[in-house]
Formats: sequence, C-alpha cells, structure tokens
Amino acid sequence: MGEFLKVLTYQQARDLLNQNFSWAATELLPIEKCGDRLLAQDIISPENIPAFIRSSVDGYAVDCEDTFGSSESLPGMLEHAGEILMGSGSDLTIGSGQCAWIPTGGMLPSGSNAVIMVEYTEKLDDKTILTFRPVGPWENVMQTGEDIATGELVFTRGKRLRPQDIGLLASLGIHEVEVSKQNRVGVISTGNEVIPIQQKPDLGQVRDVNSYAISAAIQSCGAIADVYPIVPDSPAALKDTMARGLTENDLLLVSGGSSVGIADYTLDAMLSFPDSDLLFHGIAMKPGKPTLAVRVGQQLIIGLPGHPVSALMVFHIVCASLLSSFRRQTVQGRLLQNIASQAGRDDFIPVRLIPNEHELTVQPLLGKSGLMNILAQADGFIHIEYEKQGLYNSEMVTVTLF
Ligand SMILES: Nc1nc2c(c(=O)[nH]1)N[C@H]1C(S)=C(S)[C@@H](COP(=O)(O)OP(=O)(O)OC[C@H]3O[C@@H](n4cnc5c(N)ncnc54)[C@H](O)[C@@H]3O)O[C@H]1N2
Ligand code: MOO
Repeated sequence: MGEFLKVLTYQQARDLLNQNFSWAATELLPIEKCGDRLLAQDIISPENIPAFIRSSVDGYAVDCEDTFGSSESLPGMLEHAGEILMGSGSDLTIGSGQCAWIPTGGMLPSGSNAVIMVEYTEKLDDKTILTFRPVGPWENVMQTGEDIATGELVFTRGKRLRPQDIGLLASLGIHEVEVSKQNRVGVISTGNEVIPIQQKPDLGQVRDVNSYAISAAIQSCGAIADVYPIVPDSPAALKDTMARGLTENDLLLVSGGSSVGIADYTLDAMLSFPDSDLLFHGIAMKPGKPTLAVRVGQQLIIGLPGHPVSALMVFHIVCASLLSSFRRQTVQGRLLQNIASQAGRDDFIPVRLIPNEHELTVQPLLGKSGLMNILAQADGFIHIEYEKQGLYNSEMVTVTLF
C-alpha cells in the first residue's frame, strides 16, 4: 500500500494540468456547424452593418425640419414624391417639403434624414401627406455601421459561439470560420464491483455511474466523450485499456482505484508507460483527495476518485478548464447553518438554493461522497477556502451554479 505523493492545492493541480495539456488543432467549418464551438481566430468586420442608412419603421422619409411644428390640431403638409422599394437602392431625391413612402428596412433617399411613422400621418390625396407630429434628426433610422463598423473587432479567439453570434457572422457574410477541433476524452471506469447499468447488481456490486456522469460533463464542455468497457481490478487489463485510450483520445479520465488500497492499481498502471511522469497524487480538497495525474509523453491521464460525487466535483473544479474557457455563473445567498471545515484543505459543498422574498438562502447538502442523490438535488456548490475552519450561519456566501 502506498502513500499520497506530491499533494497539491486544487489551484496548483489545475495549473499543472493546464500547463501539460495543449489545445487540439483547429479546423475550418461552415458556420452552420459551429454552434457551441470555440473560435480559433479573431473576427474583424469586413464591412459596415447596416451597409446603408435604413429605416427602422414603416412610414415616410422626410427632411425632419419639414415636420417641425406639426401637431394633431395643426398638421404639416408634405408632397408625396414617390416610393422606396425594398431590396434596392433608389435614385429618388427628397426636395424641400417633400416625402417618400419607405418600408421598414428600406434605404433612405437622399435629401431625407428621418422617418415619420405611418400612424402619425394621413394620406389626404395621392400627392399630399399630412404629418401630425414632428420627428428629430435621424429619428427611426439606423445609421451606416451603427450595428458594426468596418474593421471593428467583433469576436476574439477562444469565444464560444452562441446562436446570436452565428447570426452576426451570417449578417457579415462570413460563412466559414476557424474553430478548435473538439477534444476527444476517453473515460474509463475501473473496479471489480462496478457493473454495466443494464445489469441488476448482486450483493457488493454497484452500477457504473461515473462513465455516464463524467461523459455528460465532458459533453457539456463541448468535447467528445469516448467511453470504454469497465475494467476489472487487474493492472494488465487497466494498462491495456489505457494504452488504447491514449492512442484514440487527447485526454484520458480514469475513475476508481486512485486511492491507496490494495486493489488501487490506477497509479501503477499509469506509471508503467515509458515516458510517464507523476504530476501529482493527492489534492488538499474535499471531496477529491485521492485525485492523481500522470503525463505520458505529450498526453495526460487523470485519475478521478471512484466515489461518483467526488469524481464529478473534481471534474468541475480541476478538469473542466482544460476543455472549455466557459466560467460557471455564481450567485450570492445567505447560508442556513454553520459548516465546520479543516484548515489546510479546500472544501466544496453541494447546496440547494431556496428563493426568499429579498434574497436567496443556501441550504448545504451534507453527506458522504458516495451519495449521488445529494448532487442530483444540488443547484450548485460553495467553497470553503484553504485557510478557513468553516462558515457561519447567516453569512453571505458565493454559490457556483451547476
Ligand atoms: N485509507 C484511506 N482510504 C480512503 C481514502 C484515504 O485518504 N485513505 N480516501 C477516500 C476517498 S476521499 C475516496 S473518494 C475514495 C476513492 O477511492 P478510489 O479512487 O480508489 O476509488 P474506489 O476505491 O475504486 O471506489 C470508491 C467508491 O466508489 C465506487 N465506485 C468506483 N467506481 C465507480 C463507478 N464507476 N460508478 C459508481 N461507483 C463507483 C466504489 O464502488 C467505491 O464504493 O477512497 C477513500 N478511501
Ligand atoms: O474524494 Mo473523497 O470524497 O474526499 O470521498
């Protein structure tokens, strides 16, 4: 039986993993395939949006000065000089005292600098329009480049593309962009007691929770999870599956067997690869103490604790930043009870949020790391820092949301 070697704080562990993991290569993809992908290039606008001065309403294009002084009781009178057609430029020019019908999105004719909405006008006859209120300069108009100007930095490298971002790229006519290739992450569960979820466990057996929970977490980071069949407590079988996992993936996550028990072979199997280097074994955090990581050549194998709650929490806190720059949202709430902790380790405690009239209250969900239901009920988690010995009832705390 070994000892925990090279114990780090969770920040040191996270930094070390980030230093030893490189982004997958990039690929050029059509924007319709880029939802949720990470941009691998800056996007500079090649043109102005809008490219011409556009009306934002249906109405009449006018020189605003010609509407000054008009009111319900004393309407102004303008000559109807023509109509702007949608989707084409116009050589119409508005002279003094004239107006032209313009649809929403139409291009303003020269001589006009505002649009009066149709509901504030009345057609007296084919040639005459009454105006019942004044409009100011550039009222109801979108200026050239008002949305985006030529040469403007629209997005920076590393940004996750959301539907509205894809829409903006479409508006600029950018139909393909360089994005990071999706990382492939191998997921291995190990343990003689762990069985496929389709089977009914005998006494002493448990269904394989980690393969499913961890691969869902990997997918939520935008990466591809590659799940391997459960490996029994056999160093040779573990090494075989890890060897396959390393050739087929960018990163390997192995859950179980990471502690120091007699059947905990994960570390030995990792270190049996030539060119392997132990980055850490043990993190001063709860849950997650037995977490370990080994670099094999240019690749990483991370050993997550077997307990499903620990495995998932360690993934969120230590591993997720390898795959995604996405930061989880936080909210503030008032703690509902004292929580004791040990100085010299970071604690992460699942919590439920209870909305109150004026603030959120935070109910800690305390229990052992094997209790998956705790995490399923949690809205997020709170952090008790390394040097603290606990948190007090009624303290305001920051909750990181799942
Ligand atoms: N003497 C000590 N014992 C333990 C320590 C310690 O510091 N000293 N740490 C404890 C902590 S904390 C954890 S967490 C566990 C982690 O141990 P392992 O990573 O070696 O995991 P196993 O022993 O293989 O499994 C622990 C537990 O989780 C269940 N398990 C494992 N894999 C799965 C899976 N894929 N799906 C569902 N459940 C799984 C397994 O049956 C065990 O019950 O070590 C403590 N011990
Ligand atoms: O990783 Mo362990 O949860 O501290 O049970």
